[in-house]
Amino acid sequence: MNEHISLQQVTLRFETLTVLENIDLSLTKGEFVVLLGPSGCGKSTILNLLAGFTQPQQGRVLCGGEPVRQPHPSRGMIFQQPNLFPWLNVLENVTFGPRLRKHNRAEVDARAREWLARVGLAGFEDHAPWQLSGGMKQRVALARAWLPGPEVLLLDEPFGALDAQTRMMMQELLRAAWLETQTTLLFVTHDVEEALFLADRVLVMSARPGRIVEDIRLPFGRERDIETLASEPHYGDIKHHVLQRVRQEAKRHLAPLNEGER
Ligand SMILES: Nc1ncnc2c1ncn2[C@@H]1O[C@H](COP(=O)(O)OP(=O)(O)OP(=O)(O)O)[C@@H](O)[C@H]1O
Repeated sequence: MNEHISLQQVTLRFETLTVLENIDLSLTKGEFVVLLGPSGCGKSTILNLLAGFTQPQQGRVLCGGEPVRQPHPSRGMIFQQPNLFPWLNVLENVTFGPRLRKHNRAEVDARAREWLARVGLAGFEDHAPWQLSGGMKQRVALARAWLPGPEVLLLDEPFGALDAQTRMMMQELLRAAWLETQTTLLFVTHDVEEALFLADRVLVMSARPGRIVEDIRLPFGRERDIETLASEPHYGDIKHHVLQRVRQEAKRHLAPLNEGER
């Protein structure tokens, strides 16, 4: 198998709290995988491991067959908050990393303008972050993440704070960029419909300690229309199944709390 990134028998603890226990997970090159699971099951922790922000106590974290030991521009990350520098304009925010690494300024600026146009922000290069809406700021974050040409993008609920309309537009934009670049994407969300529109494959995690309890390859094909996807054969059944599975795990997670409340 053409494995690109993986966790192999990974266990991660924060002091006495075991977050992940002997977890296995792998993505092939160019695959778009969405990770769903109850709050606190370790989804962000998995992204942090693959980004190289955290190291496991046991097991291996691999990218391209090599151990992941530290962050690298070839593995980008996008968070729920766009985290733009307020004192820099849009273009400067997007080009900040490559400029820090002393890449050719004119070349980086030209590519940044291309990415800004692709995410619908042509003409906003000189704007300050405070002049942008939440969706526009997140578009800047997308352009910034894609500029260095990452092999892997790790996305932690990137559209979670956006309104429904903006969210749909961002989902379409992300899929278009992915189809064009064939980047390997691991995307965390709580939204099952978002997962079904975006992913090749949906992974459902158990409550903590997190492991993968469902691995579902979606049959919807690469060309998807967000407005008609729900009428695809099997959409309803798959949505029902995934929702049920996620709820089951969330209930397991909350059970001790309910008992404690009695
Ligand atoms: N640096 C840290 N130190 C101690 N505990 C941590 C740390 N980071 C995460 N945790 C704990 O690890 C567990 C998993 O956290 P994580 O953020 O990975 O969950 P998640 O599945 O992404 O949750 P959510 O869906 O709510 O964002 C949580 O119980 C959290 O409190």
